[in-house]
Amino acid sequence: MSGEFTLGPSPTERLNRARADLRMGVPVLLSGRLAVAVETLSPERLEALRALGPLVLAITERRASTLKARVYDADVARIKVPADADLRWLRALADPADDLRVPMKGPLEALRGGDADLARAAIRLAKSAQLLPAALLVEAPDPAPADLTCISAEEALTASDIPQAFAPVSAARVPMRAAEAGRLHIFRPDDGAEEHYAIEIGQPDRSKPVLARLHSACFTGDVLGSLKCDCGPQLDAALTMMGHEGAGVLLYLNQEGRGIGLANKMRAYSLQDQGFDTVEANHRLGFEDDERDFRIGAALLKKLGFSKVRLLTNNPAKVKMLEANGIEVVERVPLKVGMSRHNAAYLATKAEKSGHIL
Ligand SMILES: Nc1nc2c(ncn2[C@@H]2O[C@H](COP(=O)(O)OP(=O)(O)OP(=O)(O)O)[C@@H](O)[C@H]2O)c(=O)[nH]1
Ligand SMILES: [Zn+2]
Repeated sequence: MSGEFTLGPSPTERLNRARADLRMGVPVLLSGRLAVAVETLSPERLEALRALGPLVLAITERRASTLKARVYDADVARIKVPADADLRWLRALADPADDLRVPMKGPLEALRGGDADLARAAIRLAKSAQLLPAALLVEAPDPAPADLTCISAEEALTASDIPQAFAPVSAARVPMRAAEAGRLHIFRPDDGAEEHYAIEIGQPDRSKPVLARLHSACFTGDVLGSLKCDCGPQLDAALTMMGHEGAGVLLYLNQEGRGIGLANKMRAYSLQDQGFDTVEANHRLGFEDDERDFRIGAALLKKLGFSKVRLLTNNPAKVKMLEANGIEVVERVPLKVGMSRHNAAYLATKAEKSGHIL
């Protein structure tokens, strides 16, 4: 790290501040323009932003195609905000909750030509803040308020190219029903994002393939015992198998809702109650099917000293990801538990659309 950052925040630290600002509804200075997340925007701030010039709404191509708006910038669309548009109009464009009840939002006019990277960067930031992927952009006043977090579009766009480094924070013995010889390790990423956990069972031999599971957080399944997915039974079954073998490692990755966060996952569930499947619901919200960063699992396994695994999963993408990131998967061990009448359609969609092996 160069000397100029030793006192002030580094680009990574400013990015993390920007995420916090967007969650609070505070604008961020993004390459000289102001960007704010629609989800957390207050009516007062909207009026203050409107006074600065024409407003542009950045949404993803997924959301734009649901809204039947023209997309000229591949993965994003820049919608001109009409002078009389209020917060309700903006929220309705960002949030699909009422799409079926109020289908016509348009006509929507999209900007064409010019640079879309700013819109792309604002969306990337909103997603990493686990907000709806919709942001408002406007010219910044000159001079811009000095206390706003300042980042460049390039910094926001390239942040995910740099793999996170993880520091082991603490570890202690946790005897579990499934396995008495349990140890929980906490890892903290250097970019201020979520911590992730590793549960080590027994004392796995690092020179041999370890029975491993990469489990993505599912509050509803893991904690509430929700029947809408198979996560809770998968978690129990994985720990039980490791307990029987006397050795294993389960990574508990805090990537709730395939990386969109619990609030957005509940929005997706609400759309599923309106008849959309799990993939369609993500798309209508403006997300991809799966927004998880699959490199984290490989990084943590390496950090723990593992290079070969017998991976408990039905998801071939996880096998590919580990192999691409330097972990040898000597065997895929299926994990088929927890099917119920509530999740039969969900599991069928995952097999059809996401390549899971049923
Ligand atoms: N966005 C969204 N996320 C969901 C939904 N149902 C479950 N999840 C999340 O999906 C993640 C689990 O992903 P799965 O696809 O079940 O499993 P996987 O981890 O990819 O594959 P396996 O290793 O076979 O379990 C968890 O983070 C859950 O919170 C849903 O309907 N929408
Ligand atoms: Zn689940």
